[in-house]
Amino acid sequence: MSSLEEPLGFDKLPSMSSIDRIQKFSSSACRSRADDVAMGNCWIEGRSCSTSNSCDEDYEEYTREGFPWRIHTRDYLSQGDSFNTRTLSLGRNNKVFRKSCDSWHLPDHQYNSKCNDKNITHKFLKGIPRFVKIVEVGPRDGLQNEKNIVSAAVKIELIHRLVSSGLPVVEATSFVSPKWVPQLADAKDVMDAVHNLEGARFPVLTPNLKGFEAAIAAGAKDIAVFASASESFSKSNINCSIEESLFRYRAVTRAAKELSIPVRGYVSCAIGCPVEGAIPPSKVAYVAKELYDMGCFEISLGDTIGVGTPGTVVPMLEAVMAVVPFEKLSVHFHDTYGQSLSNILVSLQAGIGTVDSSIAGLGGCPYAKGASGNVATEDVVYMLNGLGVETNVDLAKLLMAGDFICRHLGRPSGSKTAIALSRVTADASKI
Ligand SMILES: CC(C)(COP(=O)([O-])OP(=O)([O-])OC[C@H]1O[C@@H](n2cnc3c(N)ncnc32)[C@H](O)[C@@H]1OP(=O)([O-])[O-])[C@@H](O)C(=O)NCCC(=O)NCCSC(=O)C[C@@](C)(O)CC(=O)[O-]
Repeated sequence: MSSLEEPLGFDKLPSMSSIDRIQKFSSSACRSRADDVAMGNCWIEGRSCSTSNSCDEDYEEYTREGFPWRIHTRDYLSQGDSFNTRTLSLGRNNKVFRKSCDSWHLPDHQYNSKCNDKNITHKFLKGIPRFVKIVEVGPRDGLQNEKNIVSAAVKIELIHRLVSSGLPVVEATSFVSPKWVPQLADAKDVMDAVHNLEGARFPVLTPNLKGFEAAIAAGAKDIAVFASASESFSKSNINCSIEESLFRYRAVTRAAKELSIPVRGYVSCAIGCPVEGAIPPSKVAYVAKELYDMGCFEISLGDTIGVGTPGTVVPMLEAVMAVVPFEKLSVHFHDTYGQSLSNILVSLQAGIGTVDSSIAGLGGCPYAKGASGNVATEDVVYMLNGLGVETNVDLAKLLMAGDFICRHLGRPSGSKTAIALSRVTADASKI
């Protein structure tokens, strides 16, 4: 077996050459400096486009500064380097990459007059933040629906791997009733083991004060409350009405404030409900504002059953953004109809800078019939890398984390990126 046949087997660390290939291929080298990442709010303003330079010059300058491999790629392409001709799929995709990276290097928010509206890139990419904070929900949302109990040791190992890939936020577990979600009955053990890990934050779901107190006792330093824009879903998920849930969450956020614990708020069924069907954007906006007003620092808008398309996501965002500042919003898409990445793209275009995702596309809600997995973190990182958006996440390490949990669950990854890159590596090994 050649060294290239192993890397995406990921039991071991891949050889350097393989990591290098994945990085070249995926532009995971487009990572921000660690000090660019402020945990609570990772919004990074766009670099202004110098009026004295052409866009091309800006591209060159920016590339030289931060993304040397792209110049490398350009050299490869122009010189017809053997790396490209031998590894056909890599070469082909590098061209695609180069194109998107070239385009992206026109500074985003503040293009100069030379990068004018005639420029299609400008037109479509101008609102996209330069840095996106990814909130990894795999250990919680990803696993909560698994029928076979995953041991705490596996969950803890997964969290370690996710953190080491550079993810700034890893939702670790839920302090909910074990009768309702048996898979997360080990919340205390998981939290005990991870709460002091450095490099990431570990929010946990708390449906009431009982859950809040248990979370704090286990060492949680961040929590999340989860309301719904659908009455029916609220009832089936947390056994109370929307108003009752908001009443409970006011008590939780008050208690959290006293301990200076940041609270994230979720709005589930932000597009559709398995029982009620389409949910009006005004209802989503109402619940989002209530959560924001009670002190949630960030509101995650969840398409719980994954029915949204850009056509429904944009009006929903518009309604919410009228009442909650857009920089306080996150989007949380399930991929039931394969719409997640396009939904994320329009959300980014609307200026949203935080995206929830789940390793290997794991996920689904036990109380939302038909809900499939979340958008895969690997696919989100791949797309953001292609856009030149920084995430601070190392795609190669992320792939290893995905492979670890998929092997444990005994099923293939739900990430198309993970599948494609494992093929690329396998193909390369035959050359
Ligand atoms: C909210 C409750 C507890 C109400 O459940 P309930 O049955 O109405 O609660 P209760 O107050 O009557 O208590 C019943 C029992 O639960 C216990 N209990 C009560 N609270 C807790 C707690 N915090 N932790 C542990 N135990 C708890 C309580 O002590 C009692 O125990 P018993 O006396 O029978 O032995 C229940 O409905 C529940 O736990 N629901 C959670 C369901 C859940 O986690 N769903 C998945 C979340 S995913 C989601 O919401 C969507 C999201 C966020 O991912 C975004 C998206 O995808 O869109």
